[in-house]
Amino acid sequence: MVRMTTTAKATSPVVGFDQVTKRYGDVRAVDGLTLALHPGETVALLGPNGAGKSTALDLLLGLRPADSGTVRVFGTSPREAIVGGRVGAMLQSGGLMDEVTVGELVRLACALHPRPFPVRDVLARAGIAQIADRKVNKLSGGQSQRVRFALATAGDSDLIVLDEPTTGMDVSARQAFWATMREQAEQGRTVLFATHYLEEADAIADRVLVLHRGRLLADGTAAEIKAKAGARRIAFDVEGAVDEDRLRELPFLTTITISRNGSAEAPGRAVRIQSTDADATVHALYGLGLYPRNLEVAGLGLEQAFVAITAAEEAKQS
Ligand SMILES: Nc1ncnc2c1ncn2[C@@H]1O[C@H](COP(=O)(O)OP(=O)(O)OP(=O)(O)O)[C@@H](O)[C@H]1O
Repeated sequence: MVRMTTTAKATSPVVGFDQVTKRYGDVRAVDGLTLALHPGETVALLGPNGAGKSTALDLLLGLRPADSGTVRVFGTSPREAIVGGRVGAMLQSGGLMDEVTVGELVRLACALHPRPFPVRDVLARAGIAQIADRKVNKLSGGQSQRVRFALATAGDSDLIVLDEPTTGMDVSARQAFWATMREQAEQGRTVLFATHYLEEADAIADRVLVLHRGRLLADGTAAEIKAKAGARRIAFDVEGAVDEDRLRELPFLTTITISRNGSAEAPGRAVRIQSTDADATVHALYGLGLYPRNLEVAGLGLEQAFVAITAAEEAKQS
């Protein structure tokens, strides 16, 4: 595993997983997971489909028991932490009590929370004040997500857990959602969210956890994850005829795409490369006698880094 966050925090963890395993039959959905979340952190949980993200969140929320290992939330059991109102959660699925209105549901969530916020504020923050009288079963997908968000922020919880929170939200809902989450984090709350939108993780999270087959594959800031993926992007254009095979033989390539550009009279190629040693690749490129134009060398984006890290792990295991 790539472990990159080294700063020791004196405070006790908000969430502590110690060697936690959860199996479904032969599938180890969570496999010996150990991690700690600290107060005020905004943490993104990434992983390919089936990596164990939802299962890990279910264990954290006490919705399923672990087969082995311990899960502690604020130093107590998940159940105690939830009953004490310390955790607000927004899960992927889960019915919303069809026959009630949005307003009634939010009022109920506020009534059940030991430290509720005013119902009006909760509705406004989630952008659902205008649909407070609508029945929950008449909502669009994005509106249902907003209601789930309202339920997760009905009271003054210290930890907010979100499973793919912005799925189905339109662009403005998504922006409003993350602006609110930033406020929550600035007020000292810990926010943990699972997502497939890597640009959200990059923009929002100050720590990224990459899960793969129930194990923690990487743990660090988005910048650290990108750097640890160990590859860089090289992009350039070439004019005229190109020996594509020689380009493909450049050293340290992990991927290469060559596409046509230019015009019929002056054809050319746009070349995009991922390399584990960009300096050596570029050096060899000049050795081919080509004249690369618009040459750019850059680090990987979080999405490319994520793909590189998980693909490398798949290759190791197969
Ligand atoms: N109730 C269940 N019964 C049997 N297997 C399950 C159950 N829930 C999850 N699994 C399996 O456990 C593994 C982890 O699933 P999980 O839903 O935690 O992954 P995930 O990372 O949240 O995936 P996704 O990104 O697709 O939502 C998968 O192989 C899944 O098929």
